[in-house]
Amino acid sequence: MTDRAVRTLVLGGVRSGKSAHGESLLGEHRQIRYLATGPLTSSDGDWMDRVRIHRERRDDRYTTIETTDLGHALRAAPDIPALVDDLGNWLTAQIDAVHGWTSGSEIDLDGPIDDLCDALGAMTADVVLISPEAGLSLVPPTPAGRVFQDLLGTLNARVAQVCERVDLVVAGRVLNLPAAPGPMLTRSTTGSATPASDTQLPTATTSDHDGPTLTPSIAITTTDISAPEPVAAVGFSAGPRPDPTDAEVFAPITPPDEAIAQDARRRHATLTKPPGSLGRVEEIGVWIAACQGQCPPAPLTSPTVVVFAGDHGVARGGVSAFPPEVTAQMVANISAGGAAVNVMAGRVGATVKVVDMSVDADTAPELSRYKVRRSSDDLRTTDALTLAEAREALAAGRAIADDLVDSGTDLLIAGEMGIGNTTPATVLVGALTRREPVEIVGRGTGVDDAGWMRKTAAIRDGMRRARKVIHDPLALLAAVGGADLAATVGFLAQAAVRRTPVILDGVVITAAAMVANELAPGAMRWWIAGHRSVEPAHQIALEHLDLVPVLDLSMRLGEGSGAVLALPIVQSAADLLVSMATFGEAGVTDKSAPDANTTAGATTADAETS
Ligand SMILES: Cc1cc2ncn([C@H]3O[C@H](COP(=O)(O)O)[C@@H](O)[C@H]3O)c2cc1C
Ligand SMILES: O=C(O)c1cccnc1
Repeated sequence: MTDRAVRTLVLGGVRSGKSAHGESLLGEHRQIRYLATGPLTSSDGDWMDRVRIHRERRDDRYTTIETTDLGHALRAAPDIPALVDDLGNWLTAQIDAVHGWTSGSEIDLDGPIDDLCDALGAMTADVVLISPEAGLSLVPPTPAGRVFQDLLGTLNARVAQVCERVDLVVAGRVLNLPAAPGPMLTRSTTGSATPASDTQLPTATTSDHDGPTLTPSIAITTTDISAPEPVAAVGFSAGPRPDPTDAEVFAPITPPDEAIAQDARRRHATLTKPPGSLGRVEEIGVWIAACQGQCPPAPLTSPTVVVFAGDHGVARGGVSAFPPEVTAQMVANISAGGAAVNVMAGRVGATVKVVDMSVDADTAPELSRYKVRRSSDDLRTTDALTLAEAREALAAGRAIADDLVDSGTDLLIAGEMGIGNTTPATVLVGALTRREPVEIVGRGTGVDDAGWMRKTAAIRDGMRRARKVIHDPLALLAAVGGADLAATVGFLAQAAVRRTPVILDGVVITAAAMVANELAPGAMRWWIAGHRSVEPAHQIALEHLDLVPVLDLSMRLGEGSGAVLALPIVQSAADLLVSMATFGEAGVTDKSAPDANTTAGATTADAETS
């Protein structure tokens, strides 16, 4: 059981991979109740084949309970994780029970649905509910088909209301669905739908210990005044491991399209504002257009944050204010949607993925698909990785970037989680910029003075070991990096190969960016710095890469938080080129005939794309 029970609704079509995904979400639990809502024996051979396939996939941690009274079954053991497979069968049984197949819209299943939602709300262990998404097909030609499709839509929406997480699975790909803005149907303890007042509470509130609890007597909200739901992180569906051969070899990187950048500057000069008045936001829009190779650019609608997680042997040397076990705990927290990055991503509609590259614990299969090892070694005295492991991690980062770009992600963000990781990051920055350890060491999570001295000594030892391999980025990552850092390097360089813009985060990601630019010279033209962290090594890395951060908010968190906060500015920068009216269109008198090459906008825009 996790500290905070997570209720997850997994929707998907027939054979979409929804059951396998649901099972993977419960991967870390030792005991799981499998609540089967369909018959486990039948004379229908095809049905029995389906039951067999599902059963064979599940291991002996599962106890199977056949039931159509889900409320009762859940209440019987609220503290044991449960997998409900599936709500479609449960609904069929409810309709059967009231002989409702021919009753059109009159059928009333509020009672059983309320009962199910109440039981879900009372769960103290994780629960995953699988349900068919049947509403995307045609309206069925038969009355029974229509009854089922209509009620299933209502049921899924009601259950989604009490779930912290809702995933849609299509063709084995998992899409984490953000909470719906605007009017929402919410749970009513009385079963009656009443309009909500303006002072409506959010449908789920969190308490410190018990996780989300249901707010009683809410029916329909007309205005959503709550904060957006955090975005829970998803992992990666099963698949072959990428081939690590030559993972460190990149084709020459070509820069964003300068001719398009010129078009964008010219377009900026025609928009209804004094030339250059949007300052650097204009430069950023020009850069996005140049990255996309089109002006105006397409709006950035599907950004994805990938949080690379890993432990570091050096953390056992007292270089962090927190103990190493926090890495795995925070990975679970990010998966459940409870970390800063999840909240920020929820605000801006970014997808969050978390990948265990080298966490010193077992994590769910969907998180550990690319895992290279448990914890990288202690860089003070030994290589963090073998060369083979460094290649494996690089290949994983590259495969992740490829996978996301192929699935339509239009902007990538790298984040990280790993206690002690500011130490290898600082070693990399120090080695590549030839600084003294005391110039670049920072407090990370907030080490005290004694910890600061240990960290400085560790950075010195790491830099000494790094010196031998300073001209070999792969060997450098193996000597003093780690699998999480190497994967980030592959991810950032591959984003440039795939001509996809990236927002960098803090010191750890920017250290990886420095190595990525060594492996793939020119890759830095595809990156923008989201923020400046207070870590001294971050400032030095930014200068080295000639990057000017978008934000400067004295942050020192990581996870991708600084990059996600900068995302709406980058999105706005693209939107302005798409949607602002020109002087001509709006009938606004221009100051003079626009000449893009002499506007302030053009002058500043040059910096971003050069
Ligand atoms: C609760 C918690 C949440 C975090 N989120 C990001 N970090 C950040 O702090 C760690 C690096 O700092 P150091 O090198 O000093 O250990 C990384 O996990 C980084 O992501 C966190 C750290 C903690 C403790
Ligand atoms: O700069 C960062 O991103 C950072 C700083 C402290 C701890 N973790 C990350």
